[in-house]
Amino acid sequence: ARMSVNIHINSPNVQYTDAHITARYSYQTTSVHAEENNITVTPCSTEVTFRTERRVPRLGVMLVGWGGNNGTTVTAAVLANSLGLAWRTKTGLKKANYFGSLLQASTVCLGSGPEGDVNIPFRDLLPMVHPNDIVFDGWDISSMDLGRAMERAQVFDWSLQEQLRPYMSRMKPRPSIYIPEFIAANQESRADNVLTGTMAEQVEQIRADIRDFQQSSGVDKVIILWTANTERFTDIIPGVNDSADSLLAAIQAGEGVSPSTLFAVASILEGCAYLNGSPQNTFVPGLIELAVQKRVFIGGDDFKSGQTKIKSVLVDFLVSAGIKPTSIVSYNHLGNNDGKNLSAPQQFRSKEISKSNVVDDMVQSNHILYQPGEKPDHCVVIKYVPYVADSKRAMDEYTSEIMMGGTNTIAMHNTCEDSLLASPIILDLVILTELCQRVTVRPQGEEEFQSFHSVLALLAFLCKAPLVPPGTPVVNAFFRQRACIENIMRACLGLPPQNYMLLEHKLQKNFLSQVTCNGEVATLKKVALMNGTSKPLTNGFCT
Ligand SMILES: NC(=O)c1ccc[n+]([C@@H]2O[C@H](COP(=O)([O-])OP(=O)(O)OC[C@H]3O[C@@H](n4cnc5c(N)ncnc54)[C@H](O)[C@@H]3O)[C@@H](O)[C@H]2O)c1
Ligand SMILES: O=P([O-])([O-])O[C@@H]1[C@@H](O)[C@H](O)[C@@H](O)[C@H](O)[C@@H]1O
Repeated sequence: ARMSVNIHINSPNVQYTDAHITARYSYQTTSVHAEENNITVTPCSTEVTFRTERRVPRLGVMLVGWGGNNGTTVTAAVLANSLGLAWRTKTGLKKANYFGSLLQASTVCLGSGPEGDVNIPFRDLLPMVHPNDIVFDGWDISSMDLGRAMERAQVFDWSLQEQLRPYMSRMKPRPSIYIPEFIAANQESRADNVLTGTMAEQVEQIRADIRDFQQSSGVDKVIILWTANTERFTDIIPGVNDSADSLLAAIQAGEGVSPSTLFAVASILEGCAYLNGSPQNTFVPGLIELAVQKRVFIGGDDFKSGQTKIKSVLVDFLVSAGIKPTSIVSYNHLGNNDGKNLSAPQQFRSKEISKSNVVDDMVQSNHILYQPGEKPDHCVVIKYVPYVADSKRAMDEYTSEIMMGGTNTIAMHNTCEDSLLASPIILDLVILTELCQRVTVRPQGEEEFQSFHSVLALLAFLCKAPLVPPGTPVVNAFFRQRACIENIMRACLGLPPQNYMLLEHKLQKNFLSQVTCNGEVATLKKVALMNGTSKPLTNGFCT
């Protein structure tokens, strides 16, 4: 049975109708003006109204690179969970789960009650798609059905594959756009399932595929996600991809546009959000302009799955603790087809860039440790070793300066099935994107509700190189990114951001014995929280 917690916000600022949750929210910011050493700080408060559509749609996800390790693994994982599969291994019985997913396997603290903090699954904060209900489809330049592709990926235990194969074998990737120069030459042997015709005709075919899938599957909406091979970077060329018009013209002319950008154009023209799980610069300026014009979400780049995810935590810890990282060396080897593609210099370069920029915001935040422009030495190495397959081995060394000329060196070894780290991220990306399509915001004094910007910066937590609206800050620090998602979702419920002050426990007298909720004096009392079954939880919260 699907367990869920039903939350009711007890506030005059939050209204529930059948269609919406509407919350009046006071958005607190701090404006700072610095003149040499004199800094003026002004607290600001803006009243905004968040409106969230409550109806969760039936979601279709089309994966580009569906026959790859990530594509087959995420599809199989959803199948295994929806069927409630279990399988025997040498270490005992395993059961399907969504570990590694922010929304499905992590919790948020709603607030405190008589028995302390009340933590609930992230996914229960707002109405959102359940991964078990997602319908998959997609494209691959390899014609292999997903049953055989799952076997080729070498990710799942054989006993699980045997249970899944009857379902997976019925899934066949649609023929795709293939332009050999954009990925490693060693991928050519795979390419037996490719479209022909002009670039414009191929884009039209992808659009027709999207419409065909939506119509045949009966899903309410489709999101497209690139989990195909890493492409080389695309040159930004005036008149070719620097504006929406030039990009569309270049497609008609049949030149200078990568497959990933062509898929993005097709998605946007069909009104479908497009997400990029790889590091290449799919989102050329013309594509971003097109997404903004069509009010369609785009997001990326490059799933933040393991070694880089740890980096965005560890460097944040070191710098926030006043310790100065001076050298970061990230080595890994892997033996899957991703590793094979990345063994080519241009494809490696795309990945090297996305793996290297992840520390910039944290370093630039501390001018005590770093002079302007100063950065740690940072070296990224990726090697292809076929024998280890999807079991990526990452070795990292962080060397830092500590007090009085001291040195601290942290070394770590991290082995994991890369696709089992990426698959929950794919689910979080599409489910969060779908949720954001149902949220609108009306700042005080404005008539209309507005959506988030087409460049969905909220997805930064899931990406190595977060795509943000032009001119806005890039945040890579892991817990800041996570708090951003949590606090925006709390705001949709009219709840204040988590501030972790716990002030009520730090004074001589606990002033919360009489707490004012909604302006009245309220007392904490036990309230049954139904957990989706008949048995109430015994947690309580402020009423
Ligand atoms: N932990 C991770 O696995 C992880 C983390 C971050 C980013 N990524 C990125 O995700 C992508 C996929 O990783 P993977 O391990 O699944 O790789 P993979 O090589 O197993 O899968 C990629 C698939 O894309 C297909 N493909 C290539 N070009 C295509 C095209 N033009 N159209 C359709 N299909 C095409 C290939 O045939 C292959 O089946 C890679 O770019 C990788 O760098 C992976
Ligand atoms: O673990 P992480 O750094 O987040 O990301 C992974 C890299 O370590 C690995 O080298 C690469 O092959 C994968 O595609 C993925 O990008």
